[in-house]
Amino acid sequence: MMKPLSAKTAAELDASLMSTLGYTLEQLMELAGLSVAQSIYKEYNPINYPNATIICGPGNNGGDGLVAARHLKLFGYEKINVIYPIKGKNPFYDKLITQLKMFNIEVNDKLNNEILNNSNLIIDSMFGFSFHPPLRDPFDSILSTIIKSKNENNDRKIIAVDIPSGWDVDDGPIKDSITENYMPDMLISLTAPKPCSLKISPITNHYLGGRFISKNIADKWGFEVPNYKGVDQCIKLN
Ligand SMILES: NC(=O)C1=CN([C@@H]2O[C@H](COP(=O)(O)OP(=O)(O)OC[C@H]3O[C@@H](n4cnc5c(N)ncnc54)[C@H](O)[C@@H]3O)[C@@H](O)[C@H]2O)[C@H](O)CC1
Ligand SMILES: [K+]
Repeated sequence: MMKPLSAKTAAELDASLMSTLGYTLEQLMELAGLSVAQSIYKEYNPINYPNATIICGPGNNGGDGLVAARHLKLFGYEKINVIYPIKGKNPFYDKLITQLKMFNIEVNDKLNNEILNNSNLIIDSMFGFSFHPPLRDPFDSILSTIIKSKNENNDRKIIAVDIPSGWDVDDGPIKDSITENYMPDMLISLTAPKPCSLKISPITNHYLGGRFISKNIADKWGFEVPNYKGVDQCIKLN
């Protein structure tokens, strides 16, 4: 089991990556989003799971989803829908949306039932390590809709990017809230698993992506870099 990275340390490491370690946000997001798409491809291939809907939040977790949407289309998924209810402030996200238009990927602000019913995969890219409960409108009702659709059709797979949205990053599901009923089929942790990943079900497929940190820097921050194979941007942890 890999040592988890707390919400506080993950945010500090993120800041360090973009200052002393010389990365730009755009580079990190491209690699994170690519690793998300690659993990999904390995677990749920486009022949059996051709249609995917990606729900993107207003921050960088949402940005990872916007990047992943483009790569999934390039990897051969038939229909990709992006639901982007609240636009983030960073102008870079607008460029990611422009790129999606080149691939005829629809971007809507509301999740409608027709889109949902046609989706084999639902990708939760709403919130990541900066999230503080509770989940608010419209994301709480979106999460309820997703959970309901999963209960109606268990073949539909739910994939969470970095954390299951609405969970406390360090503690997991919130008591007496909709998040208590939320368990994704797959979790893709980025850089290192967050403490809440210890609360996922043993049957949840757990991947790690975000291959951009050297072993010596990981040592310094107290976590591990796994032995990624060859050109892989992700590795399955269970
Ligand atoms: N180092 C890495 O591994 C990288 C990971 N990336 C991804 O970035 C997210 C973290 O992104 P960030 O922009 O910091 O925040 P979030 O996306 O988690 O949240 C967005 C935004 O929402 C605010 N917020 C917090 N709580 C709430 C709430 N209850 N309701 C509404 N809004 C809320 C919060 O303050 C944020 O501003 C990480 O998980 C990865 O997915 C990067 O792509 C690259 C490097
Ligand atoms: K998420």
